[in-house]
Amino acid sequence: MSEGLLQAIRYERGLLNILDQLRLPHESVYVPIKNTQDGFVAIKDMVVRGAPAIAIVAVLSLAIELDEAITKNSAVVESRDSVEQYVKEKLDYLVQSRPTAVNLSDSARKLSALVTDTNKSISGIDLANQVIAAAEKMMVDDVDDNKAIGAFGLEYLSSALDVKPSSDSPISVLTICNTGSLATAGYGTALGIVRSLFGAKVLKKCYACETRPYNQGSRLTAYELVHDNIPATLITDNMAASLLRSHPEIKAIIVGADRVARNGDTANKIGTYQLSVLAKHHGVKFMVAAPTTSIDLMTPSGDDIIIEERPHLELVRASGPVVENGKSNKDKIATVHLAAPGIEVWNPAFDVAPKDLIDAIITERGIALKDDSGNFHLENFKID
Ligand SMILES: CSC[C@H]1O[C@H](OP(=O)(O)O)[C@H](O)[C@@H]1O
Repeated sequence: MSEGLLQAIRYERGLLNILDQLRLPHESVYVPIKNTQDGFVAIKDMVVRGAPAIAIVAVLSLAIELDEAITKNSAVVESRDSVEQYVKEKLDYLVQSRPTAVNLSDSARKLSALVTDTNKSISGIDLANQVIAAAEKMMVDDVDDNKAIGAFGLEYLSSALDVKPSSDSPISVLTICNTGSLATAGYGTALGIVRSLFGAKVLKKCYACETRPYNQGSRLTAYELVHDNIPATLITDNMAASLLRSHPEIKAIIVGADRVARNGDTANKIGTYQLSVLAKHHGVKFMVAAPTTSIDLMTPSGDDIIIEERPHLELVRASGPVVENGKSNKDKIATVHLAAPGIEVWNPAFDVAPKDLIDAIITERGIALKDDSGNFHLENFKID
């Protein structure tokens, strides 16, 4: 592969298209998002997923509506107050699409503060333009933040493991879910660190967990790794312990985050908690890669994080192209039932890795480490 940059979100003023991640890796199809309702459904149905990408699609879907209101000079932009009311209603609606990732409510909080705080004498159109500009900036900032996370992750591992760029003994890492270009505006968080390790020639191989039941690892992370020609191997989630035991060159497990509580407990894709336990047992570094938009100082610990439960059909069914004569036929998609009919199912989308099992939280503002008492001080990183 390797042609061009992967882009989950394509935006220019008045136009928003997102890559349909339900169809990856078999088809690369962009679908239009014309309003906040389209944005809400795309997020809920996981056409777009990944904590930062969800937030960006949500605010850009609002930007699309505001742009249309300006173009048509509709009642929405009649006055500053009408825009304030409209924006707040739409944000309240959008944040209900998925509960666990805090990036979405963080973006909503910032846009809500913008419309509340803006000068009372501003026109409706000017305020709508300010909201659009703020939403657009969130998308641009996300890519810069991810590159900074990549650089800090490289710095942390280089010093913690004493590996030098272009090292003779490069390291391997393990990751879960998809935290790359597809989960963000570009480059990625945990997968951004993998990209930076690869770029600095300190990466031997990235192992990727399949990440049942939605298979973000086998469908999306594998797609990105192949796209970028990064040496990689896919495993099923239940192979992780065996892999760490048999592959001592794996020195770190790097994961993303949907919400980092004030104390450092981190909600991430289901399966992350067991990896943090394994990391401790095998003496490998366990790193969380998260923009500061994923830090939630209002949530004291992981016990206070609401974990999204997804429909049981996502676990018992799988869809994909039919294989004919050994080849996938993407024009023929079939859904198969995997489990015994009638079985009860538990399908939490996330779990919480406790702070005690986390070595470092890598943000765009630097590397958060624990003090001698085992406490992260994330308030030093979250400044807005
Ligand atoms: C770049 S962090 C993305 C974060 O979002 C994922 O969840 P989902 O695919 O359900 O949206 C996962 O927990 C990742 O670490």
